[in-house]
Amino acid sequence: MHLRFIHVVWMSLANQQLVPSLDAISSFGWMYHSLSICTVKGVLGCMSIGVGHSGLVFSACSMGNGTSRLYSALAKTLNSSAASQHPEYLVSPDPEQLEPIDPKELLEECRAVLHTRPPRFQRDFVDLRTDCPSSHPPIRVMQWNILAQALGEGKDNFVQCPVEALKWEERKCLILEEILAYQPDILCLQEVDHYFDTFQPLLSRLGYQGTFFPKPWSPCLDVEHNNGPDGCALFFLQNRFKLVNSANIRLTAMTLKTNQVAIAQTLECKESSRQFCIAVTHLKARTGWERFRSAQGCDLLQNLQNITQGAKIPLIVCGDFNAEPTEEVYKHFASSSLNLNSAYKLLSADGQSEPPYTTWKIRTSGECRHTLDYIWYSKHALSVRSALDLLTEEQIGPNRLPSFNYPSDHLSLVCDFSFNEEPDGLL
Ligand SMILES: NC(=O)C1=CN([C@@H]2O[C@H](COP(=O)(O)OP(=O)(O)OC[C@H]3O[C@@H](n4cnc5c(N)ncnc54)[C@H](OP(=O)(O)O)[C@@H]3O)[C@@H](O)[C@H]2O)C=CC1
Ligand SMILES: [Mg+2]
Repeated sequence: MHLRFIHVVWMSLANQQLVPSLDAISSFGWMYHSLSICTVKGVLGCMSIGVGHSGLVFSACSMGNGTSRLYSALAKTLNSSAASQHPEYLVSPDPEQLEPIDPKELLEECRAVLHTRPPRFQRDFVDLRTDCPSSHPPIRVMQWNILAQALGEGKDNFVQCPVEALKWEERKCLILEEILAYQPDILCLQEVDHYFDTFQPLLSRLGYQGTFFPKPWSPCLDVEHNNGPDGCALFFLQNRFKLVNSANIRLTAMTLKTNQVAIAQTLECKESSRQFCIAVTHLKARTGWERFRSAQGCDLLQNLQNITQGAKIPLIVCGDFNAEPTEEVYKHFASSSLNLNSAYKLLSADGQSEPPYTTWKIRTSGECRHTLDYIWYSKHALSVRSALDLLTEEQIGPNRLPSFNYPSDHLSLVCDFSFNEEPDGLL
């Protein structure tokens, strides 16, 4: 039983009428296709999303008693949250309602599912700071394009990757294993097309608060048996940070709305009461679109200028920019008045060069090895204490990514940040 995701139109629920509001459609660029019952195949549960008189109606059912704790946890999540869903774009359930999961236990469950897979690659953190330690624990940020399931199986044509290696039941555990291995305080993800049935329920039970903003017209929806649109997601640990404000940004290029998005959130550290802005984005892909990405990047920078009130608060911007460092959009970020630096340059001997790759795949069009993913940060107000080194070419192997060893065609980037006690100058 699979989900056939019909373009469920964004509905105006004024007066509880399910009348598609044309301005909502035009502003979200969603085409009214048809309202229908979609059946979502969860991990071992299934949830039917119907359109009823009071909005989106859910019913969840379990698919059998062979559920391990991981899946039963998820099935329970689907059951407990579905009924209480307010159809405002499937606002995620109140994490208070879901009992916490022990990360060690979840890691064990994932490893049990992955017992036939080769062992995880070992990646080490490179220590980048020699000066005095900060008085507060560092803030660990993970940037990762996790490869949308529908694109990996449907459109991306990773011709050297065995279809078996892309099976969601196991690939999702590889993704979770990577997250649990590095335990980031903040997660900035792209190509998330299993937010509501996998990452949101599980990560909220690990103590994260999540936000999801899908592409207005996701290429996933072109793929048969898709799981809904892909988009950006931002998760942060609630015991460390308080959400001050959150903005979903639909990026424009030359004043036109585009199909790419960003999320920008202002968080306050509960330990230090220091505030900072964290943003995630995924810019337009493919060669020939360089000017388009440059325009999207300028739009994002303008939004971030406004949100940080002209860089009054420190900023971290994570993303799959789909751009090499030679591209205009990279230069815009590197020379922005927001005073940003790219964290992964610090792994190089001279501190000035980006890594040789952050994504490495083989498509029908040939081998693509590129540096497209970055973590930008306010270079005066923040310090990078360490960064997770990349997989070596030997670890990646001749068939490149994704593979039985690694779940995405993009590598995760992970950095530990600390506030500079006395910002060196302007932010
Ligand atoms: N009909 C309409 O009016 C419109 C339709 N669309 C739909 O959206 C889709 C475009 O979506 P959009 O997100 O803007 O497109 P992008 O060009 O940004 O890429 C979409 C995805 O394809 C991946 N990708 C990049 N290069 C290749 C490649 N060579 N082969 C296969 N996959 C690749 C990208 O992954 P990565 O980032 O990891 O490289 C990205 O996740 C269209 O296919 C269409 O379905 C969009 C707008 C309007
Ligand atoms: Mg991709």
